[in-house]
Formats: sequence, structure tokens, C-alpha cells
Amino acid sequence: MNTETVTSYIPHLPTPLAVALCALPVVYAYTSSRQKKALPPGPKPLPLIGNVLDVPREAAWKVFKEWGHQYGDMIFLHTLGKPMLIVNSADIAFDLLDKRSGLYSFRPQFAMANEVIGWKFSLTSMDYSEKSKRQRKYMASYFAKARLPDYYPVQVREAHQMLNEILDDPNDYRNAIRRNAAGVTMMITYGHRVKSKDDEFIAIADKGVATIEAAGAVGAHIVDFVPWLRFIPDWFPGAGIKRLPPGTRENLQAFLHVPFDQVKKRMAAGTAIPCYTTKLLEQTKGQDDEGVLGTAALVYSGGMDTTMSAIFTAFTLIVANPLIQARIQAELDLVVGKDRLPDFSDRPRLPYLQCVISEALRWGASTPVGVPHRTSQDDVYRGYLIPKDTTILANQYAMLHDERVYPDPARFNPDRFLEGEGRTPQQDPRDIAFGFGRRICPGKDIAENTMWITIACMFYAFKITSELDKEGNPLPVDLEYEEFSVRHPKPFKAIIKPRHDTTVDLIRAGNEA
Ligand code: HEM
Repeated sequence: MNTETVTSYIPHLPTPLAVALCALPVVYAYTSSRQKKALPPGPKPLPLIGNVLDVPREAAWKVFKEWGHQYGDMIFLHTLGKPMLIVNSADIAFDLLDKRSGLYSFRPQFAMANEVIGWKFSLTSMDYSEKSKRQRKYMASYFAKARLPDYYPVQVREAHQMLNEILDDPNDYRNAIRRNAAGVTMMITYGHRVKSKDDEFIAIADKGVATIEAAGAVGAHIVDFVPWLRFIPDWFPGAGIKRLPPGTRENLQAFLHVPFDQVKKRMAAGTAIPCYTTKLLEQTKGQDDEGVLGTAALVYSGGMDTTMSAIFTAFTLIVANPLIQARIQAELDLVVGKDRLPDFSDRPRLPYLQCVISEALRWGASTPVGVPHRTSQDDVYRGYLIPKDTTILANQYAMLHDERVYPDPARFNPDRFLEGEGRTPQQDPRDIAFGFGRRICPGKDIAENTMWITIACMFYAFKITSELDKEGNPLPVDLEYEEFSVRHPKPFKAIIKPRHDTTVDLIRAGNEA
């Protein structure tokens, strides 16, 4: 399954906007005591159907950003008996989701995805609780900053293999980049080496991740609003309301169990490669296999498509801006020299490349509305009531393209983050792009490292341009996105050539090391 077709339903980001798009809307009813406080502004709801017709079906984050000019940075919508607050500014997101995270760390619940298909195992769909805290701890300990150097060798090896694959078939560069990211994920999670893009475990994982598609627009199913309907057996007349494409549940179960069971077998045989799953199984001593299995699957389902999106944004923008590419390469040549490929030890001496990575995370806004949060109690903020059970959409796209914070936001300009010589770098986009508070992305640093080594190796080794016109000039790169809950820049044909005579030998030698 091609990832691009899967992105709209990545379970990590369960098409949150669909909440506002579905049938059976009911305008939220407020108790008289709450009515004393005003709700934040927003488009006027219609009787019965609330704001359902107001919410655009495509790239709603862009429209929400525009609405900000009319309603401000907090926009309230009435949908399906579930109120929704769109937050357009980072300052408000920090105030609510970080500083008041005790009230803002639940998740909205979607019965079709969670109960009927089976995604309730996923930390992303769990309310803040002892269970979710425990699972976050598993991930936080394994992906803690101090442990990240342990994973450098895997990330470097996979990046080197990617360079070889691109040398062999430059036209298939996207699959080489994808195999590289999948290779890192599978090795770190299950100790499984991905040798080719046709790897069996990747096929199982992709099919598993794709099962969330069966939820359609999450919220588009009646079980999302009448959750007890999920208990009706499939044979019961009318149970078609929750019928799934054949194989959906099985594919999800295979994704959860096949790689996990293999690790267990290898552990029993003493042949397991140390990885997330072995470490957590040893640590939990059979007391929480479900938590280990679920969080292991989340490393793939939550981390793959998002990391790919960020890498492809950086790749596309660097190719689209030849001067930026030349600057990256000049910096790499100076620091790395001509006799080896880049390594993590070079990173502190490559400040411009770091600015490019940060700017790609900003510009691409991979997860434009993050993963929705939900309030566990009523709150009052800036004089407005934010009722209990309000779904909070942090509009990261609007925050990362906020002209008050990032002047000329549509321009890809890594210089915004340069330090020194009297400069004041603009707000670090990593504080926004990975979410907020108690639910902040636990994979943010490992994701950035995979992105960094991939881009460093790619542009150290290759000069990359877009297709040429008849006069031999590069054609402009299409900078449009496929707009899903994980956004991807559109694929384009690139011309990829080794930069120096010696580069081919370096790449081939890198693969053998
Ligand atoms: C560039 C890559 C990535 C981006 C942009 C990204 C973004 C995000 C965002 C915005 C959230 C929601 C945070 C919130 O609720 O406020 C999130 C949650 C999460 N991410 Fe990532 N992520 C990336 C990579 C990864 C990786 C590599 C992993 C696994 C190692 C991962 C695992 C998770 C998990 C498990 C959650 C749910 C946390 C929870 O619900 O408590 N992500 N991510």
C-alpha cells in the first residue's frame, strides 16, 4: 500500500476534522449556570445542525486560519453535541495545553475507529489516565534524549543503504527514502532488518495502519454518536451500520501481533536483537504485554508517515531552492570534507543545516491540526467558558504560518533561525510541530534525527534538481500539498547526480561498512 493513500487516516491523527463533518448534529446544550459565561466567538450555528455546514471538507486548517481574521485566535464550533475549539495561536496553545494540561489532556472518543475496528489499543486515543501515563513512560524512557546516540548506528546504516539504492535507481528515490525510514523504525522497534522495499513486515504494518480508512471520516458513523450500537453482533439486522471491509480487523490484529510474536519467539530462542520490544518485555516481566505490543505498533503507525512527510518537505524545498542547496553543501563540504559521509558527530558544526531542518518542520506543518485534545472539566480562559468535553484542535498549520511570529511565512527561509551576530532567531517551530503538554509527541527527537541524517547524507552525496526544460533550466517545483491529517508534498521527478567523482566510491563503501 502506497503511504500517500493512507495518510488521511493515520490512526495517530484520526481525521479530527471529520468530527465536524458528519451526520446527526446536535447543537451543544449548556446548563444555565454555564450560560453566565460567553463561549469563544465563532460562526453562528444553525438550529439543529450547528456549524456542520461551515466546516470545509478540504484543508480546513487553512480556512480556520483565515477565520482568525474575523473571530480571533480562538474559534468555537458547535458540532454533534460535541463542542469544538480551534486554537490558532501558539501562545494560547501554550497557555491551555501546556500550562493547564491537567484539564486539557483527554482525547475525544471515536467509537467506529476505537471500538469497532480496534484502535482503542492506541495511546493516541486514550484519555489521560494511569494506563496512558504508563505507556508514555515506556516510550519516554526508550526515546529519551540521553538514549538517542544508541540508535545513531542504525540511522546511519539505513541512510547509507538509501544512498546506494538511489545510485542504483535514482528515479525511485521516494521508495528509497521510505525504506530508509521504515528500516530505522523496524530495527529500533522489533530488531527487524528491512532489506528491501518489499519487506514482509512493512507490508503487514502498512495494511494494519490502513485499517483506519475503514472508519471513513471518523465520526461519519452512527456508532460514533450512539456508542452502545457497537455491541450489536454483526449478524443482527441493521448491523451494517458498523460493517467493515473484509479483513479489516484481521489486518489490524496482524499488524499488532505478527512482529511482536516474532520478537517473543526470538527472545525464547536467545536470538533476539535488542530493541524497544525486548527491552520493554524484560522490564514489564509479562505484566503488561498489551501495553508493550500497543506502543510498539504505535512507533510505526505514529512515526512513519509523519517522519516521511517532514523528510519529503525538506527534500522538496531544498530542491526547489538551489541556492539553499548550495549553502547546505558548502557547509557540509567544509565540515565533513571529501573522504567520508556525514555522521551525527558533525551535527553541532552544521548550524545552517539545522536551520533548514527547523524551517522544513515549520513550513511543512506535517500534522496540521495535531491530535485533538479534550477538556476533562469546564474552564474559563480570557473570560470565555470552555466547557467540559470540548474537543481542542491546535491549528499547528496556522501557528507555524502565523505572520506575527514568522514574518513572510510562505517563504522558505532557514535564516529565520540563525543565531549570533546580533540576530534574534524566530520561535523554534519544534515547540509547536510536535504538539503540547502532557500529550506531546514522545518520538519528536528520534524523528528529527532520522530526518537530519537522511537530508545530510542525501545532499552531501547528490546534486538534485527538478526536471529540466528544453533549454536545460530546472522547471519550477510544484509546492502544493496533498492535504490530509498528515500532509505530504506532491511527488515530483528529480534529477539526482553524484556530486563528485569520489562520491560513488564513498557511497558503495558506506554500504559495506
Ligand atoms: C516529524 C515527525 C512527527 C511529527 C510531526 C509528530 C507529531 C505529533 C503530534 C502533533 C502529536 C500530538 C501531540 C498532542 O496531542 O499535542 C504526536 C503524538 C504522538 N506521536 Fe508523534 N510525531 C512525529 C513522529 C513520531 C515518532 C517517530 C513517533 C514514535 C517513535 C511518534 C509517536 C507519537 C505518539 C505515541 C503520540 C501520542 C502521544 C499521546 O497521545 O500521549 N511520533 N505526534
